[in-house]
Amino acid sequence: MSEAITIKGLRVAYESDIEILRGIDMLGGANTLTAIIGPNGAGKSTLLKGVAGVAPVTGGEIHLGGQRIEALNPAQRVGAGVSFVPQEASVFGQMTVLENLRLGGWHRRKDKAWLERRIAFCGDLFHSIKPHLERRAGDLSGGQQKLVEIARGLVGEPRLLLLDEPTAGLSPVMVREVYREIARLKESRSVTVLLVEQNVREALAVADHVYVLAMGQNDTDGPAAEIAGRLDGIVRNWMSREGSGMAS
Ligand SMILES: Nc1ncnc2c1ncn2[C@@H]1O[C@H](COP(=O)(O)OP(=O)(O)OP(=O)(O)O)[C@@H](O)[C@H]1O
Repeated sequence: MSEAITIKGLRVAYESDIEILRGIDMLGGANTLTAIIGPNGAGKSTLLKGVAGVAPVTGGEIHLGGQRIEALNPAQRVGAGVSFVPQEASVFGQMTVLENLRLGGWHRRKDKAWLERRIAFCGDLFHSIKPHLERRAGDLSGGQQKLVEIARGLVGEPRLLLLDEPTAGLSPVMVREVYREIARLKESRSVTVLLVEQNVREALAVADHVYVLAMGQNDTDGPAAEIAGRLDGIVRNWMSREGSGMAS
């Protein structure tokens, strides 16, 4: 069962005297997809890392459902239902797609019926990897490999899935392929998703709600359609602040 995530006044500092996030507030409704956009260096990836427990949280609260998780270590956060799919490629290329997916359920590997059910669920969700379960993951396209990573992140039945720039470095064709499948994931309403993305238009097309960050703080937020309607002004604002590497 997935849960809402509530973030209150979150602060993150990689080094003690340089705060990258300076009091972020955010609400991601249960089973919704919330996109996080903003100019380069705004702190989007840092926010996901703070929630996953792999960047040092120096203040604020993170509630997943009824549970406070900001003081838990990364492994404990996985136990609390947090699944983080990092931007960097993390597929095991020498292993088959199926073996990669099984790793996602490692903590409950003895419960074979549950594991097979979860793998079947993920295979049904991600049409473009289902035909390739027995192939070496390293032989798949870049987009399909990213989908294997996302599916692996889902196998463990998380309550919260964190997707950090899933289309970074992919060709436009692969970006569209990945987003077709992320749209199906969203429509399944089976997990709460926080998505960080530089391909802003794809992110807005799939999101329920959108948060815009700038310089480690909340800039603006709203339903995806509303943010899409005023995107030009939002991006102009980024440009005037510090320039942007946004792709659209
Ligand atoms: N491990 C780290 N140690 C120190 N500073 C870091 C580290 N990771 C990121 N930063 C800094 O934190 C700031 C925010 O980076 P972050 O990657 O969160 O931004 P972002 O909004 O995701 O940007 P982009 O879209 O370019 O990935 C940047 O100034 C970056 O240099």
